[in-house]
Amino acid sequence: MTTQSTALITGASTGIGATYAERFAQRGHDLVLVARDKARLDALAQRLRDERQVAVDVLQADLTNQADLATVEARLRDDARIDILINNAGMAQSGGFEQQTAESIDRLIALNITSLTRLAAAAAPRFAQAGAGSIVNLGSVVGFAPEFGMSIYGATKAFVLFLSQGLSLELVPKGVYVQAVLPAATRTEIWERAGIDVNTLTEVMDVDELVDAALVGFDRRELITIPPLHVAERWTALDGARQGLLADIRQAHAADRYRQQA
Ligand SMILES: NC(=O)C1=CN([C@@H]2O[C@H](COP(=O)(O)OP(=O)(O)OC[C@H]3O[C@@H](n4cnc5c(N)ncnc54)[C@H](OP(=O)(O)O)[C@@H]3O)[C@@H](O)[C@H]2O)C=CC1
Ligand SMILES: CC(=O)[C@H](N)C(=O)O
Repeated sequence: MTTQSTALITGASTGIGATYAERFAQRGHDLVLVARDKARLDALAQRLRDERQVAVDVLQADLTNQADLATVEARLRDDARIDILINNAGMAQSGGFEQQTAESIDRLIALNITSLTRLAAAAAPRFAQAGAGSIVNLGSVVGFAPEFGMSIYGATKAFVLFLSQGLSLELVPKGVYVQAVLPAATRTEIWERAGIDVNTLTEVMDVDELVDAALVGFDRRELITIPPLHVAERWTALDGARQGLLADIRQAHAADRYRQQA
């Protein structure tokens, strides 16, 4: 079955993105697959066309490259069939903060923050105009956890969470659904790419289980989906505490504890 609805998925050549591609093809969606490795994208695209009878386009792009990013933005702006953006492409951090170079910092932020934000910004006006569409952003539980020693990666994922919360407030009233998916350790190539042996981790989720759970949240139109969080009330409490903190910020005067002692 082919529907008119098309999902554009970044980082679709492997891992979580490739699994999203499988699932959306199963649901009858046409696809636009984005990543750098064209041979892998072509092989996945051909298999999904054959097995699922959906239309699949391949868009080779390095999302840290300005010209490539602009091409994907243009596709999102101009292709009215695309009504789902899976903002998934991302990379992890190799080494601690002191081991980072200017180049590694730029690349991590360019992929995990800049490209994700610019692609959401390319899609949002058209989705809002249509009164429909979905933007799914891949964050991480590391965005809650400076303790994990991946300070820049975690900061990029904290950004993704905040951005998704803000976009949801702005876009839901216009008919656009926004979801932030926050996995914990999931068995994909991201670990090897960052020089970490995934087999040294004690608990790792299978990528199929992760994406299936994320899609349960998608179908429920959840804003925040945290598949490995077993006690849902933890998130409710955290977000409630944040809103309580906001209620106790009074900007006209400093709090008593910051007043100079006479
Ligand atoms: N796996 C995990 O444990 C967790 C993952 N996440 C997040 O999930 C998302 C997907 O991760 P995962 O599937 O594990 O990672 P993988 O490393 O398995 O896949 C990453 C995907 O992104 C693509 N990609 C990488 N760099 C670029 C680039 N410069 N331009 C375009 N595409 C690029 C890769 O394709 P190619 O090389 O062909 O370009 C690949 O398709 C990421 O945002 C990650 O941070 C969050 C929490 C945990
Ligand atoms: C993929 C990572 O490096 C990270 N630990 C995460 O769980 O997001």
